[in-house]
Amino acid sequence: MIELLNQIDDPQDLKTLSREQLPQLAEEIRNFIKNFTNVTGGHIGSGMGVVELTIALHYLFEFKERDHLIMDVGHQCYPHKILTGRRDQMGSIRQKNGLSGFPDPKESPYDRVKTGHGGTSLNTAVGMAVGLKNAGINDGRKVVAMLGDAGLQEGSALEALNYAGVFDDLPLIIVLNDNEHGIGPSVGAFMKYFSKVRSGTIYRTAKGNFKRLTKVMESASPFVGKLAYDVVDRVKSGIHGLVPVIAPGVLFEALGYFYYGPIDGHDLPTLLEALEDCKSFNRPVVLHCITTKGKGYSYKQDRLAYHAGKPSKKITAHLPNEYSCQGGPSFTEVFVDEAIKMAEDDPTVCAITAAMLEGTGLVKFKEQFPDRCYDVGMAEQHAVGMAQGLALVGQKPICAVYSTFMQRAIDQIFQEVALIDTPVMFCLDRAGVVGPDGATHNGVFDITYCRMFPNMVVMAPRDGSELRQMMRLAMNHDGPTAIRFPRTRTPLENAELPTMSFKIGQSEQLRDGNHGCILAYGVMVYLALDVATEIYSRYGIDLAVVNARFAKPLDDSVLGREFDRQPVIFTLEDHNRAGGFGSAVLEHANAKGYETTKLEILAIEDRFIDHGQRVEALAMAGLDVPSLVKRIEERLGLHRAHAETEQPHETKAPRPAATH
Ligand SMILES: Cc1ncc(C[n+]2csc(CCOP(=O)(O)OP(=O)(O)O)c2C)c(N)n1
Ligand SMILES: CC(=O)[C@@H](O)[C@H](O)COP(=O)(O)O
Ligand SMILES: [Mg+2]
Repeated sequence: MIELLNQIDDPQDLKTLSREQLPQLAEEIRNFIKNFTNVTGGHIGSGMGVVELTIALHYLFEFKERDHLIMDVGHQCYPHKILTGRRDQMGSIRQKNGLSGFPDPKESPYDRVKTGHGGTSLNTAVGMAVGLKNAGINDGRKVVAMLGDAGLQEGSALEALNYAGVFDDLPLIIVLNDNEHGIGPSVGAFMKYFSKVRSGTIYRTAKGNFKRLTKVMESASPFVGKLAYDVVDRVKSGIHGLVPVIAPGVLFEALGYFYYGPIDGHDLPTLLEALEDCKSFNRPVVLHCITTKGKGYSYKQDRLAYHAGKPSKKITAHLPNEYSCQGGPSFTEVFVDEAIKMAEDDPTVCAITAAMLEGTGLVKFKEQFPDRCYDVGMAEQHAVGMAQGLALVGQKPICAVYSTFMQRAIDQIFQEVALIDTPVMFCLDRAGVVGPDGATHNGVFDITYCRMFPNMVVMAPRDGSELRQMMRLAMNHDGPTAIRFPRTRTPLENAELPTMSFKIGQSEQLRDGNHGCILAYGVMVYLALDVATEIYSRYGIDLAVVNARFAKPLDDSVLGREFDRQPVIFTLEDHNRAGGFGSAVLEHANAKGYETTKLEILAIEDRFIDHGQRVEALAMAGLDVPSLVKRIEERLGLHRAHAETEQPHETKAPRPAATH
């Protein structure tokens, strides 16, 4: 039943409901989310936990034209989207041409920014609040940042907290949504601190006189106000017969914020009252809400409801494979199994990740080696810096971070790792387009940010067996290495394409031909083989296919030979063109004096690729067989009309590796 929800096409409609009706609306929104996510999958847990919070915010603020709402990560946006005119499109979320799973200003004026990475909301919100203040806009409008307990661990969030705490007047409300979870259970000292806060104090509930008291505090000097606040805080706790083991706001108050909480983030009357109070403050305030991630699902019933679920077959069943021989285990599974084997063989091998134990597969590693697996929380910069430290004392760190999230730690890759040649192995999962998460999560810049630093070895396996070998090569290499692999399944074992052993910088020729050569990187090799097969069947001409394996160092012996003998060299990668693999080949060819006009780079052009399933996102980027065949036909001057007059040529299987 969505009796109330059906009446809400805009937050203005929400404001016509009475406060007493809001709990029912919350219930309806939860049921609504459950229903559509049963089909679409997506980030269920975070949104289910902030239903009341989102209702209360839209009930009291005017986020379209007056106030501003910035959500951290943005994956908790489902209730927000439902209330801001997108209810009937929610069934299309994360699908091609459908709604994004994150806020997106292209969709609605209620979405001020496009996000997907964590720890960014406070920086933007502080900037907006300072901007409003400096523009002399002092009409009570507020900037609200909604931030999770894990998001607060990002260095950027702490930088913003540091900056804004000194302002006496700033129209900033930080809503800290503390649900004890990032993707898995939260980690670190904040987690400990918050759990002390939770267990040592009572939650505030709506109280008639509280508003009056906080107003009195506001009008007093900040110092007196703070003292009064602390006293009130303790008295209030005392009233309920509980002595706090820790003054709940001490961390934030010491930094100059008014701290309000902790409150029960599912109790609408309390939330409304608290937010009304926060609205009346004229200085930065932290509202600490305790919520349950995935509220409405039972943890035991559905582990995924705590964070995210997969789409049903209804959405994925009709999709083709990315390449014809796909079907083995995922690259992630191969990665973690090999990491475990390495750790079994060598007690100095350890693994680091940044709040992505589940996604990187390292949760399995942690079960076996709890003391050698470090989840540092959502803190990529720290993960890389810590990897350096571990390496400097003789440990062998495998630093497993998604390609896109590693972007937050590029300077650590530069200084802490590359600059002094620190032997850290980076395993960059979700490299390439990822699919449903879309542009914020596509890992299409890592070849650039890895290869631009001296000392780095940069590689990509074509299959599980190569991934295992690359990890071994990296482990034995006395310097930094980066291995990228995609969010997809490995190819099935193929007796005709056995994986050979190789050295750093050694490529592999998979198919011979003299009408051109496709130099492919990583799993794109199989797309190249499919394309070469298609070209052969249409025109009876052979393209060579080389599995480059390395973007740095490049295999000059093969490059020199192919530039010499081929009319055209195509490079193929699941990465942005600027600075990518093709770009590396172009720079190399130029330096060596090869004929660079022979080169055509097949990569993602200078644009962001939206959401859809991965195979659809690849097609959007022009990285599918039909688009690539067309590009090659154009470049080679092949004409379909000509081919149609001829019999199709018998399909030719790729030749076993001829050269290394
Ligand atoms: C920079 C960055 N690192 C990692 C992630 C992956 N990630 C998405 S949500 C999430 C946990 C967020 O936890 P929290 O901020 O507490 O919000 P909640 O999901 O609990 O509402 C993580 C680690 C990310 N989106 N961005
Ligand atoms: C919101 C977020 O950043 C993560 O939850 C991400 O969506 C995980 O992606 P995978 O599904 O590829 O692990
Ligand atoms: Mg959380």
